[in-house]
Amino acid sequence: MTNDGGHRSRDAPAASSTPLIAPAVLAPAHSDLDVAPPAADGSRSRWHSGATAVEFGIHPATTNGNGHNNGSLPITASSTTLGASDPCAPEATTSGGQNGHGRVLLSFHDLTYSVMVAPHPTATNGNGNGDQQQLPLPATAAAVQGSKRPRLSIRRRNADLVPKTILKDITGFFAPGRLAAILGPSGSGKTTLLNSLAGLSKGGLMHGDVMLNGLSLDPFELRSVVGFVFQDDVIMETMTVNEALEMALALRNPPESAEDARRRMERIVDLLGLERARHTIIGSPARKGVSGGERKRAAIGMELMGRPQVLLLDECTTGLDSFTAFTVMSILKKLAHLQQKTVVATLHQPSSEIFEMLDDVMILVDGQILYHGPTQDMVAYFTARNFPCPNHYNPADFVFMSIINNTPAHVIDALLLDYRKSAMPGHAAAAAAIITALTLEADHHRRTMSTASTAEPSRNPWHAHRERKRRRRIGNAPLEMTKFYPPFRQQFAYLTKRAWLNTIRNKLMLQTRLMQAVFLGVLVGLIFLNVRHSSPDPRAVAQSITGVFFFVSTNSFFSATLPVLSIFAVERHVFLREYVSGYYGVAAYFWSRTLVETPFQILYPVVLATIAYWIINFSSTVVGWLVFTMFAVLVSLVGNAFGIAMASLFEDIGIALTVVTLAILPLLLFGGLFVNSGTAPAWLVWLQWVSPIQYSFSGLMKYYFTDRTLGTLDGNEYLRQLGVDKKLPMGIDVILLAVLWAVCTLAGYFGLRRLAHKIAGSRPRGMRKWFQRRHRPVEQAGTERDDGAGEEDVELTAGGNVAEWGAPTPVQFGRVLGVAREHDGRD
Ligand SMILES: Nc1ncnc2c1ncn2[C@@H]1O[C@H](COP(=O)(O)OP(=O)(O)OP(=O)(O)O)[C@@H](O)[C@H]1O
Repeated sequence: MTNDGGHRSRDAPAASSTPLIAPAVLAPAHSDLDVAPPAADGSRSRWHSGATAVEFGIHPATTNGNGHNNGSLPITASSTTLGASDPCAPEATTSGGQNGHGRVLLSFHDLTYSVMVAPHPTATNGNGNGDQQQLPLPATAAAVQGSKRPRLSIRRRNADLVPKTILKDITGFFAPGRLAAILGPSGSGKTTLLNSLAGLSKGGLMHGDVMLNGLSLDPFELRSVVGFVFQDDVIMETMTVNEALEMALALRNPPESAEDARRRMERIVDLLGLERARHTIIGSPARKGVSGGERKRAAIGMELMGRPQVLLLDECTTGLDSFTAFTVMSILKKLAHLQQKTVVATLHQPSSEIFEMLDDVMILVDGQILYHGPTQDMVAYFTARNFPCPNHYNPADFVFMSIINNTPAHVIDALLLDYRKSAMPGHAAAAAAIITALTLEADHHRRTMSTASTAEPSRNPWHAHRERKRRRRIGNAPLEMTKFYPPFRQQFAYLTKRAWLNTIRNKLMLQTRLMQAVFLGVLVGLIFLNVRHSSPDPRAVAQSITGVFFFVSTNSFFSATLPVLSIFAVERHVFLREYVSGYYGVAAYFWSRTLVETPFQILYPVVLATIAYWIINFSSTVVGWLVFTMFAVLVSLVGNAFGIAMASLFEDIGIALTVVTLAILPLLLFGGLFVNSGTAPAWLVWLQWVSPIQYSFSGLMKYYFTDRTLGTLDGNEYLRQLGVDKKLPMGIDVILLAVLWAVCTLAGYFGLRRLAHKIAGSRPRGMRKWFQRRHRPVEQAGTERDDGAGEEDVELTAGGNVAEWGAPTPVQFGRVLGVAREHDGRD
């Protein structure tokens, strides 16, 4: 097997039948993309003069089974850009800058993922399970999992459901500085695996470990470290590319100087080739915006703003033409090679150009690994198993067309088994060796950093504080939280600005709703024109005035409820995606949105009521106009809050719409006009107490008719006949409308919170402290190093104790080495 990092010809004879699973060279030696210069501070040369240089060219055959080099492995001076500065970092000393030391190995062991599904009608195994596996999970997974709690649980709501195992005991790793792809036919489990690695899988039961640099993390922790680009790039359509990136910059990073922020933006725009699209809106099917490729690059850019060292992308080339797909993959390759990121993408059949670009591939079939290793070794691997790929044939096509789709099932099963038996055990050993190297590298970096940092502390106090905390948090673990969670006020300020821009950019919607208010105001005004003198019969006049009050109350409520349902359905999608991605919390989003939306919810009824009032000419007093408008506004606010509450409480927006439609009837019937409270069935009369229309209607009626006569008509008597309760003064109606508004608003907030937690899992905030607590270095777990004085000196002590700061702890390595031993048959 070649280990030169070059591009071996596919025609080359199969090197051996040895399982080819380890990354031959973690960082390619002379890639044309690998052009990052040594760090300006000379850290690269310092690194090379250090005691340990790292070359990740590790093959299981050359390791002794426990991840340690046996002497024959060419662990030589690295040709990688270990000291290369992160192009995304404003400067080496800023928080989150990786500066080459933050490389992360993403490994997973015995990953099994099951969901509950309805049994297949043709199931024959007696349990209605067909080919689906039974829970409990395989012994290996359970053994490794030990006493650990399952990460997610299945709620068996329906006893008839059966478990379906989507991922079956998958073990492997993705290394830093490499571009890897997960390939496989549709339904093979690519997305499920990627989601599991990102901590995003939900609704199923996951067993096994996902580890970053040997630390086993749960889904919440994974989400804090891993950047994830979803297949469908859900970005707010009214934002420009620049604004989308700015949002990520503002919400994913600690505050930094305007100059640093600008420089970082420029680097990312430049890296992603987004200059031309920078000021174009994202758009939607109804509103033309950036192209699909630009949108995808914008989504990648947003993730990069958070400086994740692990970047996962789901089907990032789907829907793109071949050139654009190639461009996107080239960018990913740059990210992996230049910034030493761990980049993994799921792909449907890649073109030969894209396939050649990949450093590593994992091929999944039916939730199991068919091949996992360097791309350049794949052809040899299959050739050694009697599946030679013809010359000049795309190896990916060959695997899909000739092996997966054109081979009897038992042969595929044999290949899967062969891979599992022969190749998988070496993974753990190789992963352990890489982690050892990474840890030594991190150790060296810390030692060099401690001197450099003492010399040049950040001048920005906020920055300096964050930086101190970050370093302390790193402690002994060669892993850091890369995502930044800004404080509430920062989220709120940003989201308020964005919601405002979004609202005023939706000009068509604004104009339509304004025109609707004007139109209805004029219409109602003309229908009831000069109502006081419209008839000699006072009862007819009273009836018309009653009709106006009821219509305005009803219209203000429903014209606020129904549009917000459809608008919020779209917005909610963006919110949930951004929430899952960790940009902000529910409270910041909800209250900023409410703040921006409220003035508009006041404006529309004010316009309608004002026009109608003066044309109708009830009483032509300013106080009368104020009261009339106040009720229209209040009932409109309740309607809007009710719509949002419905859209938040129900995950399915169709169900929300149905519930609102069902609610219309009782709200209308008990609105005060149709059903007289004196005649309504006792068990239904309570409905009038929850009808905002009733409060608005009765408030207006009381204001107009109490202690008044209309010709021969006594107002008080008229109210009594209609069943309007005069005992409650108008002020109570106002207060109860305000209470309903508050209740609906809070229901909306908690409904959205519940929905967000359901989609993304709870504990989205306060992650940092929790993470820090959980991963406090083992040997210091008993001593509260985090607390009290001295926090500032921790990292800054020149020549810090290597054993304390850099040496790999048993826990960090235990799992991976343990895995290696288990496979090695040793204790
Ligand atoms: N929550 C779930 N409930 C039931 N089945 C599920 C669930 N999640 C995934 N599956 C099933 O698991 C299998 C793998 O799904 P997954 O989306 O991971 O496949 P994929 O390889 O990404 O497919 P594609 O390339 O078509 O997107 C599919 O058969 C899918 O229907």
